[in-house]
This record gives sequence, C-alpha cells and structure tokens, in this order.
Amino acid sequence: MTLRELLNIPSSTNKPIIAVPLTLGPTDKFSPFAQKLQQQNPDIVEWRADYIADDFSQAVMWQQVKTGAQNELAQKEVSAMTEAKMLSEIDNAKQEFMANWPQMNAQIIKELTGTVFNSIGGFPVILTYRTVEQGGKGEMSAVEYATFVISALHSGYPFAAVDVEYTLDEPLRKSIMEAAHQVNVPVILSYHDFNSTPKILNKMIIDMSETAADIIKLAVMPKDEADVQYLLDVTHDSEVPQPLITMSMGELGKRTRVEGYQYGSELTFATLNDSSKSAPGQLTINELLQAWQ
Ligand SMILES: O=C1C[C@@](O)(C(=O)O)C[C@@H](O)[C@@H]1O
Repeated sequence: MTLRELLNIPSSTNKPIIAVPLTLGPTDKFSPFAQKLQQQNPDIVEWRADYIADDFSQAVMWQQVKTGAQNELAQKEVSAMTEAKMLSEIDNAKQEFMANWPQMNAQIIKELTGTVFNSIGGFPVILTYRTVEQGGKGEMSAVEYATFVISALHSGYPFAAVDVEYTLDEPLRKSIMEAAHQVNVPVILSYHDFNSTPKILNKMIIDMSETAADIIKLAVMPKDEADVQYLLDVTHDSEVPQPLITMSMGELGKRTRVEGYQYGSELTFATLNDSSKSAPGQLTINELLQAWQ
C-alpha cells in the first residue's frame, strides 16, 4: 500500500505528500497559520504538540490554580491566623486537584485537540509529540508524554496518523501503538539522529519494520555528501513492506527533501514560511515547488 493510500490522500501527480509542521505555542494565534494553509494547500499538517502541550501539564496547571488562590488571598486584608488557615486550605486543595487530574487532563487534551482540528479547516492531521532528548521541545516525562498522546488519540478527533519515536521505552511505545490501532490510526515509527548518519540505517529499517509500525520514518544529520547519498540509497534499496519517509537534515541534506521521492520517500516536510521550521534544512513550500519545476 502506498502512503497516499494509507493516509487517504489521493493525488494525480507523482510527487510526494507535502506535510506542514504546525509549531504554534500557547500564546500564538491559529488564524494566520490557517489562512496560509488555505493559500498554500499542502496535503497534511503535522501537529507538533510538543510546542504547546507542556503548558497544560499537571505541574503548570496546578501552579496556575495555586497562584490564583494566593493572589486572591494577598488582596484580602486578613489576620495572620486566617492567612495561615487559608494557605493550609490551598494545600488541601492540591490533594483534590491531584485526585481529579486524570479526568481534567483528558478534558484539557480533548479541548486542545479540538482547537487544532477546528482551526485548520479540514486538513488531515498527524499527531507528534517530541521530547527535548528526541530533538523536540517537549519536557514531559516519557510516561506523561505517552499519556498525552494516548489521550489525544482517544479524544474522538480523527488523526490521520500518529508519530512514535523508535527510541521510546518499548512498553510505552507499544502502548501508544496499540492505542492508535484501537482507533484505526496508522503509526509512523520515527528514528531521529540530529548529530550524525549512523551507517546501520538498513538494519534499522528492518528492525523497525518488524514492529507493528505502519510507516517508517528516518531523519538523520549528514556530515558530508556521502552521508546524504547513503540515506537516499538505503531508502531506494529498502524492501520492507511499510512506506518510508526519509530525509537528511540540515543544509547539506536539503536535496533529500526535494529528490527523496525518486528514491522511495513518500512524504516531505515543508513550511508555510521561513520562521516555522520544525527541523533544520526544511524548505518552504514555495522553495520546494520551485525546485520541482
Ligand atoms: O520527523 C520529522 C521530520 C523532521 O524532523 C524533518 O527533518 O523534516 C520534522 C519533524 O517535524 C517531523 O516529525
């Protein structure tokens, strides 16, 4: 099955799927992004939830509740005894907050996911949360991150695919993959190396293909042109049944984003403008289209 078939994105061209990363943070507005999206009309949006989701984590949400209560208290003129009593009530409230957190968290994630789906006007969405160690912005622990992804998958919004990092602890990785398959969402199993191009990529693809992954993605950093060509050749020579998405990152690897499809990479990431890159070396959609002319 081709990636277009799997993601249900038909096309009459032989070009790869164009995915645009959505890297908006908690204080950014969605409408300018949505407008550019309509104008440039890529195939799919990758919601990089790691740019926003940490602002709704348990620690941050509790801090907000606590600061609100403390500010309210500071505005009142109360005796030292009343103040001490109210501070202890805040501490008790923490226990209640913690007990209610799983339901609150699910609700918050549902609303956040809804905001994304409702703001971008019908484009298919890939769900990705990438931690700092995996080269992203997210600072959630592996368990919190898996909880976030599983909850978003169960939120009722129909993701086109979910990205899962290959280096994630196997039990967590498997639980995300199972949750995705329960709701019929294909899994993109990803491997990133932001420093080098390990010369074991063919073995890596085979190992990744022996999991329940539906799609395999490799994003690696080249040190020279030989690394770039190696990535393309490995992509070309792969015989695994899953569709591949591969790229060499950084300046040197740019050509893989343009030519990768000729070697079998079925999707390329490109941005709506220069300032919304989610990885080094991404071209804008305009640059990509020009390069294809
Ligand atoms: O894995 C990838 C590929 C990527 O890292 C790139 O190099 O374009 C960009 C990420 O947003 C995406 O999740």
